[in-house]
Amino acid sequence: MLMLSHPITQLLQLWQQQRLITALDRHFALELANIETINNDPSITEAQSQLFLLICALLSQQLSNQHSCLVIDQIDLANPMAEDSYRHAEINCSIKLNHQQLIDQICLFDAVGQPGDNTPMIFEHGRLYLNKYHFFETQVAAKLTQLAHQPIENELTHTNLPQLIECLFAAEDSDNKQFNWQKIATATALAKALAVITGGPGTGKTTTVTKLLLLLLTQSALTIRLVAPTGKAAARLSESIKASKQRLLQELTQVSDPALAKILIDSLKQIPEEASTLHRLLGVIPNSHQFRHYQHNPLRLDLLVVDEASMVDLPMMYKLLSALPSHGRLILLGDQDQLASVEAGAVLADICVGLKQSSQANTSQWSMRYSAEQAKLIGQLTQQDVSQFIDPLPKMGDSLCMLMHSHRFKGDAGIGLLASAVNQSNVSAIRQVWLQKHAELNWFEHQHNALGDNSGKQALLTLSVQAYGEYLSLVQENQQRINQQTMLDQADVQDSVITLPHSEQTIIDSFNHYRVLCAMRAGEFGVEGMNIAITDSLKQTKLINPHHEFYLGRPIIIQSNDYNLGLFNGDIGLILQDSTKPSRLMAHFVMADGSLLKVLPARLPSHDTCYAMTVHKSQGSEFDKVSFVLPHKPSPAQWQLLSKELLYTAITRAKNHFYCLGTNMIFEKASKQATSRASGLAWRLWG
Ligand SMILES: Nc1ncnc2c1ncn2[C@@H]1O[C@H](COP(=O)(O)OP(=O)(O)OP(=O)(O)O)[C@@H](O)[C@H]1O
Repeated sequence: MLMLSHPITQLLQLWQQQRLITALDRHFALELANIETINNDPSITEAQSQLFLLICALLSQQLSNQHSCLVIDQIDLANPMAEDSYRHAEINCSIKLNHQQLIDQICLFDAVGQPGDNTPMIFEHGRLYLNKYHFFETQVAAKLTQLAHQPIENELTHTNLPQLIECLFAAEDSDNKQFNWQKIATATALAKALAVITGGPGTGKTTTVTKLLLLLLTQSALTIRLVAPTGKAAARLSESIKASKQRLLQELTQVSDPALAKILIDSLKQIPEEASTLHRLLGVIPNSHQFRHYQHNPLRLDLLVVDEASMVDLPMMYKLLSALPSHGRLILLGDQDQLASVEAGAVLADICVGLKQSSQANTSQWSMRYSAEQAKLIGQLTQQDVSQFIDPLPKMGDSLCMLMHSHRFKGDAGIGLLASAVNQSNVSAIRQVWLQKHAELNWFEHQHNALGDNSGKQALLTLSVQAYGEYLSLVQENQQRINQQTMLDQADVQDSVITLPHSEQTIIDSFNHYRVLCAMRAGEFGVEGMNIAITDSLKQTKLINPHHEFYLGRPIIIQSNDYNLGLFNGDIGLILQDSTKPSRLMAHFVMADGSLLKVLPARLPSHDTCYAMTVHKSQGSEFDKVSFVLPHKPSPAQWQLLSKELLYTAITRAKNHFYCLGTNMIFEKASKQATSRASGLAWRLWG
């Protein structure tokens, strides 16, 4: 039975006012009740109709919070009134039904069906779904399972594969580890239509996939496409593949057997370097959720590599898998510990979950799971004995490879240690790392000085002025050159050709050295407040002159997709002089293929200033220096957004220096909150 202090319709209104649910959640529940004539059905009691509205609102709220479903035995987690801080004597909503009774009641509603039914909601295995999300989840699970077990069309033919593998890995420093996981990952993926290569930053995912593609190309000609979820991530993938090919080419020139070296170098050259976004690959149809490529118009490729797969949400993964041709191979690369996708689901984490050791469910202890057959193949190809990982029920295990050794954060590097301590929610390790005073880590405490200023925030602003000052001084030097030329010419410079001291690319690279990342959007310590504060500080130091909206040097982040312009949510641009017409300011964007897109500011879709951006939007990017801003006194709703995945993602965006403004208490408490996305995908894949 439900214990409600108010009729459910009033409660929904109250929750909406308190922002515990959205208007969409409330209207979804009311509309569905209307359509299903819940209120006029004489066979439905008042209590049942109240329950229907509550369940519908909670399911919609779960979807708004990026869950794929409502897990009935965790319904208290979804009930806004279950949170202590929201308990009021006068407002109460408690569900006194046990879970089985609740399930029995839910299944009585005509709007709730079983898998395969054409009902608005589907109930399966303790989970309530919107029909559409149930469809996405079952389809993604089915396609991934099929790919994991599908025999590949072109069998591995070359008998010299073990030699080729040996050549590729010969130049590596032996770090005295029992296993060379990159080598194992390469062999694991060779014979599989699905390969998932995961690992933290700098663990060698790109290096490994380059070697894997090279080996596959020694076996047969393949049409390979490289993609990532955002333009920035695609551009980075492209750069990483180029760098990795370059390094490998140098190593291959040392191979003593000229015949083998030739096979490898020829294949290396065939690896594509250009990456595109997922949207571009699938073919956007303006004003439609459909893509040009889908099940009945599949992609023309043999092998697809998807980087930053943790950012791919459930609906997008469905669309991608549907568009794969029947013979197509798929390689997913990503970091399973990063923040999950902005939209519903946590597909990569769900794929990897079967490798988590059950006794260590809350820590990041992973173990491979291979079939005897796969372990034998790995042994033959790599001379590495992985028999200790043989599992009689490997499920997806034969397709998974996890890289565990970071080559970016060597040994005792502070950023790597901090990221690892946060990832393991190990508070004493976190404290120890901060106490060790690593040169690449700096802490700014939220603290009010005698003048009432937050001294930590002031320190961070000073640092930001210095860091962005390097970029803005390049912009100013270009402007000075334009001004000088104008004076010399005593003429309109509009059409005169001026060679500017710094190219657009140099300026964009300089801007990308540093970024302020915020946990929140709103508030003084959110993106909004920090952008205002940084803009004010830069203005005071005369580095910018923000007298109008599109001032010289303003960085902007796009907030919605504009398919005509080719700009997408999250794209970052800079307002700079147009090198071909220096008197004009244009927004400059680097596209996924490395080209420069210039857009008249007045034509930009909705956008914001971007000295500070959310950690979510920073996924797929890296910066030399990162300043991470935690809120000072988080509200209960803000606490829900703080998690170890958020900290981990923020820390690992930094290549050389990580600064944090916060309090120890907030940092440590956040590191203990793990995000969990309600989904049935892991159950479908791993049982
Ligand atoms: N086995 C190795 N031995 C030595 N250095 C390596 C090895 N593997 C990778 N590296 C180096 O580590 C750096 C990161 O490698 P790579 O780009 O392949 O990692 P990644 O996991 O793709 O990184 P990211 O998380 O940034 O995408 C590169 O400079 C690369 O040369």
